[in-house]
Amino acid sequence: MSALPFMIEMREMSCIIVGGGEVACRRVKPLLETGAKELVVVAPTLNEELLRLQREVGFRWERRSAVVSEVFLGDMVFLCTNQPGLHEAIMENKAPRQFMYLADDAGEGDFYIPARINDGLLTVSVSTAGASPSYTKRVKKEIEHVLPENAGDELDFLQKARRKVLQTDVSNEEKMALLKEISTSGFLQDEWREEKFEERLREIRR
Ligand SMILES: C[C@@]1(CC(=O)O)C2=NC(=C\c3[nH]c(c(CCC(=O)O)c3CC(=O)O)Cc3[nH]c(c(CC(=O)O)c3CCC(=O)O)/C=C3\N/C(=C\2)[C@@H](CCC(=O)O)[C@]3(C)CC(=O)O)/[C@H]1CCC(=O)O
Ligand SMILES: NC(=O)c1ccc[n+]([C@@H]2O[C@H](COP(=O)([O-])OP(=O)(O)OC[C@H]3O[C@@H](n4cnc5c(N)ncnc54)[C@H](O)[C@@H]3O)[C@@H](O)[C@H]2O)c1
Repeated sequence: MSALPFMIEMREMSCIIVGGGEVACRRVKPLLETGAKELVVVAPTLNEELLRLQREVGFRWERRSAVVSEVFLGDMVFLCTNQPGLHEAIMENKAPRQFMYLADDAGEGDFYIPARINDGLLTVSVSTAGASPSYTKRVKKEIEHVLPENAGDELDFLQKARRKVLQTDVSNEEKMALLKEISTSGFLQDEWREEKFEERLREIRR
């Protein structure tokens, strides 16, 4: 295994998707959700779902076929057509520091896509390095069952609380102890957690 998992901030990323079928559509959806800076789809046709997304959410569609001599300049290029020879040729024209994704042979591209579970600020991703996407899907379902039920809500609370704790003028040990305490399920499930937290904050400030 030579791939490192990391989270990438999409705000400043310009993305080009080549192809308009099912795999292209699976790549476009999260890019729209994360608000990539620019999203261009180059394809002679779009499947029904992509047509709907283009109408309802919006992205630029260059309605044409990509050709082998083509050089794309986006930060991320997703090659998702059913033409492996075209992908190979476009890969040869890769710009410096550009990330290229290859749908038909993900291991040969610069990155591949894990399965994802999202609940607000919580993200879990699962990958088997392409060994078995079906197995990935199964493991994802199993993980979904063991995650905290209200992770999204709990993390909204913890994010705000953590900022307050870090701004408080007390020792690092006291800050760490409080951060640990408020992240426990017992603390988070207490209906008076906001009040309890403010009280604990006052205590350590004394
Ligand atoms: C996780 C998920 C995310 C997503 O796509 O959003 C995902 N595939 C999903 C489902 C799925 N894909 C396929 C099946 C059919 C059964 C089977 O093959 O098992 C099913 C199952 C189904 O649909 O039920 C077919 C398939 N997939 C790839 C190839 C090409 C190849 O192997 O080279 C082929 C054969 C193409 C052909 O027929 O020619 C390749 C990749 N698929 C990946 C991700 C990347 C590695 C993930 C990992 O590391 O495990 C990787 C390597 C590349 C990438 O795309 O980055 C999503 C889970 C859905 C969910 O989240 O619920
Ligand atoms: N990574 C994965 O998860 C995964 C899963 C299934 C399949 N695949 C592979 O991905 C590829 C695409 O699969 P699909 O199901 O989306 O296929 P598809 O047949 O649904 O779509 C192919 C798309 O490519 C477009 N296209 C063809 N020639 C083009 C060109 N010159 N320029 C621009 N667009 C062009 C077509 O218009 C169409 O929209 C296949 O090669 C398949 O092996 C990958």
